[in-house]
Amino acid sequence: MPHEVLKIDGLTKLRSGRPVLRDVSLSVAAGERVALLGHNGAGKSTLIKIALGLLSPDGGSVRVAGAVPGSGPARLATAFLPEAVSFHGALTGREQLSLLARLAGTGTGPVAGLLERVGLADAADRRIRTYSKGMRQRLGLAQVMLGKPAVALLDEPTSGLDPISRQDLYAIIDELAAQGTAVLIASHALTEVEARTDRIAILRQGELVANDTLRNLSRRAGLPTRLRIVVRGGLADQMAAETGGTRVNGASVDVECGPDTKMEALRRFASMPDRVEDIEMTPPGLEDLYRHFAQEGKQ
Ligand SMILES: Nc1ncnc2c1ncn2[C@@H]1O[C@H](COP(=O)(O)OP(=O)(O)OP(=O)(O)O)[C@@H](O)[C@H]1O
Repeated sequence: MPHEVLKIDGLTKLRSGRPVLRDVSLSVAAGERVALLGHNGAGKSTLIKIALGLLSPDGGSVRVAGAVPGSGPARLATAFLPEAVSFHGALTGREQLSLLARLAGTGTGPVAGLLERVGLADAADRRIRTYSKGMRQRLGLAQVMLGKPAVALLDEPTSGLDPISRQDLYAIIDELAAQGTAVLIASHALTEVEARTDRIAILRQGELVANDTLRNLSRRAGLPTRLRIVVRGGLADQMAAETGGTRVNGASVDVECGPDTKMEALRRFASMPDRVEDIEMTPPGLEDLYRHFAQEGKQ
């Protein structure tokens, strides 16, 4: 049994008398990275605020490392990285992290190593006000790593960052998970969480409509895989007509296959070496799945 350090059971929350979270159950185990997705207003921030103990539930229960959010033990076990982390601009990165380390009771021992790890060793003695947004987010992650938290809640951690900074940040998040932290990442950036998380949870208007691995969600959604058949010498029209596929250019035909028919179709095309030169396969991605689950039933 995985050790579930963030455990949310039947969580309901009303805001201004309206339910913004409805019977949400979601757990994150030690070392697991879970993406929390949903449209604006779906309830992601509310869920994170409840896990931080900033809002209290109206129904159900939330436990962080077995403790009630907001309690002493839960606070020690939880780290939070907001979308735009704000620090004291007049302090240097090293001063800020040392201050936080003393407040957290960890001592300043790990500070230099952490600054190195998040790529801020060279900038450690510059004032934070001179840092770019990416550098501030990295300092935020150094802070998250400082306490070796049982649970890390990251709210849009890469928003506004360039692609390289995003990759850097995810590499640090991977390391955080590898050291045993349960990581919950609220995000709108589908393509990056697709490769960087173990499980996908999708909120739609306060309800959890998906909570599984990408592979299992794909299977459940039954979304088609696209086979692009690269056809030899001028046979694209004929192939399109025979298969009901769509000709994309003079040499290729796209055929969509459901999960049940994919292998059969692959075998069929592979057995036509005189007509088929190549087969490219594109499985449904997170964007397709997100559209399926986040908008299902919504007109
Ligand atoms: N302080 C508040 N008082 C009343 N309702 C609120 C308050 N804050 C948020 N809400 C409502 O709660 C619902 C969920 O909002 P929440 O901020 O949790 O969504 P979100 O998924 O984090 O959205 P986003 O992606 O825009 O950050 C929304 O309908 C929002 O209008």
